[in-house]
Amino acid sequence: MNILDKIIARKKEEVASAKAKKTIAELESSFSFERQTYALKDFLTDPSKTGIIAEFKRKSPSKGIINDKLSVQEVTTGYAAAGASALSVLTDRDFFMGHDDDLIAARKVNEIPILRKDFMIDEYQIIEAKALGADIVLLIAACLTPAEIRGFAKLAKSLGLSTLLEVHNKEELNRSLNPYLDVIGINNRNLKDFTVSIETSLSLAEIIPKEFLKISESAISNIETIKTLKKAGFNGFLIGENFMKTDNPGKAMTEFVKGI
Ligand SMILES: O=C(O)c1ccccc1NCC(=O)[C@H](O)[C@H](O)COP(=O)(O)O
Repeated sequence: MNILDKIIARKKEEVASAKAKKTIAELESSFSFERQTYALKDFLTDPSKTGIIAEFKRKSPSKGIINDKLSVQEVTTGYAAAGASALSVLTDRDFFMGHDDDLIAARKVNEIPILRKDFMIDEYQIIEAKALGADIVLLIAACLTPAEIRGFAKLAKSLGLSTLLEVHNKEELNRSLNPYLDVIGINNRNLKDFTVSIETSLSLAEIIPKEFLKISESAISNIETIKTLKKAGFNGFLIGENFMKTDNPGKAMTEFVKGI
């Protein structure tokens, strides 16, 4: 079993237990269900922002503990002040040390789009994302069928959520596209063996249809890479570890973006 298989097996148990604790009707009656969401596309194309989707990430399967000392409020407001176009908040507990409460806390203190960074395998989690205060959901092509991707993205749109589709190769891209998606993310990290290469983004850039914005995800740690990705047509950049490994991720991002 590779790590993605392990994460998905555990996620199935978590979703079953969440469904037993809270009904969809209860999720729909939460305060956040009424709020107007922020559209990822609007913020990625806003020239006053950096295009960076900055991630709050305590731990990962590939790196272990990155930083478990900082508060989500402090880090995410620091990112927003540094010009983040959006925030990514991990809600997976077992593999990333994230929590639903992190997303709720980030929502209270930020006015830019927030991605619920988790492994979505069930419509319940999309509705839950809205209830937690998210604006964006992530759909990972490697663990979903084309019908699931279409159905989940359609549901997300009906709730006012943006969908970020994540692919790692041409085959995943070709089988997963549908009109309900907003942004395509190319993950430079192979989630099955953890190898990373920016070439993954560069090689797929040209075959993403023009109607979708595109972002490059993972293993971005210097400004030259951002410049190269921008030249290749990328509108956004998902960055976690490079900022989170410091004592002050917001400050690290402020310094980083001076070079853009
Ligand atoms: O980061 C991991 O080790 C990982 C392992 C298995 C599945 C997903 C994983 N990461 C999710 C991500 O996509 C990254 O957190 C995100 O792109 C930021 O990456 P980075 O800037 O390299 O922290």
